[in-house]
Amino acid sequence: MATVSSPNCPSSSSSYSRITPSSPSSQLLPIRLASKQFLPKKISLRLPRYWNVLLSQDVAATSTPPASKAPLKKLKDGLLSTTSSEDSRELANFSINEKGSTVSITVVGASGDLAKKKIFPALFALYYEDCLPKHFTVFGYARSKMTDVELRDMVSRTLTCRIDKRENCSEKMDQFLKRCFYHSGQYDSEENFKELAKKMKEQEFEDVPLLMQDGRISNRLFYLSVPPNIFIDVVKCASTSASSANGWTRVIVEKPFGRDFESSAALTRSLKEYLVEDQIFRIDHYLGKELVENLSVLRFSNLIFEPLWSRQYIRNVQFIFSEDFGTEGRGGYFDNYGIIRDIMQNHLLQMLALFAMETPVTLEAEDIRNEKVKVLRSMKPLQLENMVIGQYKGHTKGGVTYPAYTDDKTVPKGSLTPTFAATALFINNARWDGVPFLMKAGKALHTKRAEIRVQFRHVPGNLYNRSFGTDLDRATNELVIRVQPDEAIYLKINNKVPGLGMRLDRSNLNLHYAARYKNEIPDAYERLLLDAIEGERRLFIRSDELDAAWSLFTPLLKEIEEKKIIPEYYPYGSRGPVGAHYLAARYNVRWGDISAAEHHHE
Ligand SMILES: NC(=O)C1=CN([C@@H]2O[C@H](COP(=O)(O)OP(=O)(O)OC[C@H]3O[C@@H](n4cnc5c(N)ncnc54)[C@H](OP(=O)(O)O)[C@@H]3O)[C@@H](O)[C@H]2O)C=CC1
Ligand SMILES: O=C1O[C@H](COP(=O)(O)O)[C@@H](O)[C@H](O)[C@H]1O
Repeated sequence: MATVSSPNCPSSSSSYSRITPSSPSSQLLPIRLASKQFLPKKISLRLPRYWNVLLSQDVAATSTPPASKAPLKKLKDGLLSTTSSEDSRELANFSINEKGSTVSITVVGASGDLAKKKIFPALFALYYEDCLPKHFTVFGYARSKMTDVELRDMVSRTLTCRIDKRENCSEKMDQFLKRCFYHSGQYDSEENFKELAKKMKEQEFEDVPLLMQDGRISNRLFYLSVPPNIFIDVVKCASTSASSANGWTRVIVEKPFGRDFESSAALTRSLKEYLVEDQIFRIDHYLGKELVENLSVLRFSNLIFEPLWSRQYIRNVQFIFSEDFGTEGRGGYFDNYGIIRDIMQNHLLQMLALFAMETPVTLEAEDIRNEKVKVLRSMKPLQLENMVIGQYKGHTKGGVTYPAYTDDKTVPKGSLTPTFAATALFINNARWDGVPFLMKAGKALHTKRAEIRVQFRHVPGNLYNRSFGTDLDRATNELVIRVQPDEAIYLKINNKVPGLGMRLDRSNLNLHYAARYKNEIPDAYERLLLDAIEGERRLFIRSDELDAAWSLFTPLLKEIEEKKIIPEYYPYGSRGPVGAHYLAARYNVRWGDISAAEHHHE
């Protein structure tokens, strides 16, 4: 399938180059190859539009294009002949082009938290914005017993019309829910997946004249919203029993992608028994966030930033993630991973790679991912002395008692799993040599935020030094990219306080999204789901990127675990362990989010 273009769907194709540009006189037609597996069953050739039926490989190899544009009839052996006039009339009304393909989206683990919280609402938002293909169906799949009506009821409770133009929201919801179906089954049962495939087929061909059924291309997307130990079972069953016969089959995989280099590589190997790399969409939802998307635009389309983007002008860069709630309810999952694997090795490192990469040759997925891999592979090995870990402890404030991490019944007593970590990373290349990239991530802190802070060097020979006293940091320019909440990009500059005297002040040049743009910002999952449907891989993690990310963190994670490093305990709702300040101070850095100046502006 090409792009999902709709006049109301601004995020498709227009925002960046897509992978399958089509000329007016040609389109991609799939040619079927014999295979019973997920592995590509078809190759795509660029053929004239009037060959717009699914051709068997033999036909493609030997036939010349039909002399007339008379509709074609596909015989049982896959060869073509012209049709009767009655058939012609029927077929003339049904042109096989973009409208003639379908997409079935199966949410595996539909009864779970992520499906309810993020995936179904994102699919609805895409539907509301006319971003889904005309013929789409959503299937929920899980072991829980549910009818279609019960699934719709469950989904409807999470749907909101978050979009600015909210007209017809309830009608749209009803229409969307009618396209949602449920199938209950085991994750390792090929039989159950065959039943699912049968239901899919019924929907895929629901409105197609019998004669044209072989001409309709049915694409299938599976979203693995299940715990990782089930991934391979699902992929195996979906591959053998529910993959598309004539279109694409893609699988979105949720993190965690293993818990170290070895387990991640083993997962990739197992996935590749059933899928080729291009079918695997490893999601890191931070890459779908609006301001992370904007990072490259900021850098590469503004003359004022890119020339400053190096060790020459940048003193340090900070990637900060904090949540003001603990792991309540997810302790069982979290304890096996900890904050370094949960946030740093993926979300923060991905932002770092995008921030620090060289200019890609184009905006094509492979060009961008090549540059990200290069940065990741240029990083110096992480050092234990550059890592601070913490864990939250219980705390009572204003009569309210907040639990310790280990109060969670699903967390083993005495667990040393970090809920906070701060580290300093270095990139061993000409652009970034010696610049500390600091990361800090924590749960149960005083605030919820995710941001990138770029602290520039002091102005050499600054004429106004006297006005800042000895604390030159107070005069440092700082660029803040606030990913969430309340998205903003602001630059701290020094200026004169108006009046007859000469007093200096620090102010923000502020692009505050809520003030600048009326439209609500789409959820990251919307962008990523749309990209997966369109086959756009730019925001998904390639296997070599994943390998590089794990190579960086695995030795340190092992060292922390083998040495049983005791985390620094910090009270629930606090600013985290003081060790993080000592770490920053070692590199002559102050965390931007807790400096006095920041409070002044908050
Ligand atoms: N929730 C979140 O915010 C985030 C989740 N993720 C990842 O997304 C995926 C799904 O997350 P989430 O929805 O929270 O997961 P859940 O724990 O809610 O599991 C999803 C579904 O999988 C089935 N399931 C759960 N445990 C098992 C088990 N041990 N054996 C077999 N089936 C099981 C259940 O369905 P049933 O019993 O009906 O079969 C459940 O409803 C995970 O990989 C998670 O790491 C990633 C980022 C954030
Ligand atoms: O991947 C994860 O992300 C969430 C935070 O995501 P956000 O979009 O709400 O910022 C985090 O809570 C969770 O622990 C982690 O697994």
